[in-house]
Amino acid sequence: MKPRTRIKICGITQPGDAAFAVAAGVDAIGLVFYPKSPRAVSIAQAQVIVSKVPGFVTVTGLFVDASAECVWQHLEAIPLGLLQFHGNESAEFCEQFKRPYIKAVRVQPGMDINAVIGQYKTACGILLDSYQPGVPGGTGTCFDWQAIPNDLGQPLIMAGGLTPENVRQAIQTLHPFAVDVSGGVEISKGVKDHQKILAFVREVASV
Ligand SMILES: O=C(O)c1ccccc1NCC(=O)[C@H](O)[C@H](O)COP(=O)(O)O
Repeated sequence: MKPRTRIKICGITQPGDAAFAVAAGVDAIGLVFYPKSPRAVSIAQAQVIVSKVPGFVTVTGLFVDASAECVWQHLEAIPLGLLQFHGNESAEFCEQFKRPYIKAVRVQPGMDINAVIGQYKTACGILLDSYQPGVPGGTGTCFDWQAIPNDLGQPLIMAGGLTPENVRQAIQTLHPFAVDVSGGVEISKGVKDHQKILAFVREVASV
């Protein structure tokens, strides 16, 4: 039996968007703790958002080259089920928190993806994302899917420019464990479009 593709909606900034995403059936929501992002939320905002999320939906905390102290501060204040490291963090850095983590890898032309992800064997998933100089994530752009090796050896979370219009093709082409989207289901940065979330979920379910 083919397992269904999991869905993460990232860059949630509004409690109502979190509640809608949960009602739409997503498996995880992402909270961005990278201060330079237009989708960044504070600890206080995150606590309100998380209060709307029931069990069985994973709340993911996203960091970009944050200090260990900063990550611990968030972990102590917010019930995060999963960590996502989206910068140049070493495996040792990611492992110190003794929490499940996914490691994001921004795919650059000619990159030896297997060599990079081979450093993160303790990750519970590898999120492949687009690379744009100076923009760590949430670019809204696709990368060359043909560059992805057939077997990463770890669960693939596909990201980067996904939309309701292309997610079906992404799943049929890459057979990821999960798909992750931010910009493709938004009205504006950090404000989610509920109809686009519904369309995205339906497209994933239709594969
Ligand atoms: O979403 C952001 O603003 C962001 C900023 C800095 C680092 C990571 C960020 N998002 C991480 C994600 O997991 C996004 O969902 C992923 O990059 C895909 O974004 P999009 O291409 O807009 O779907």
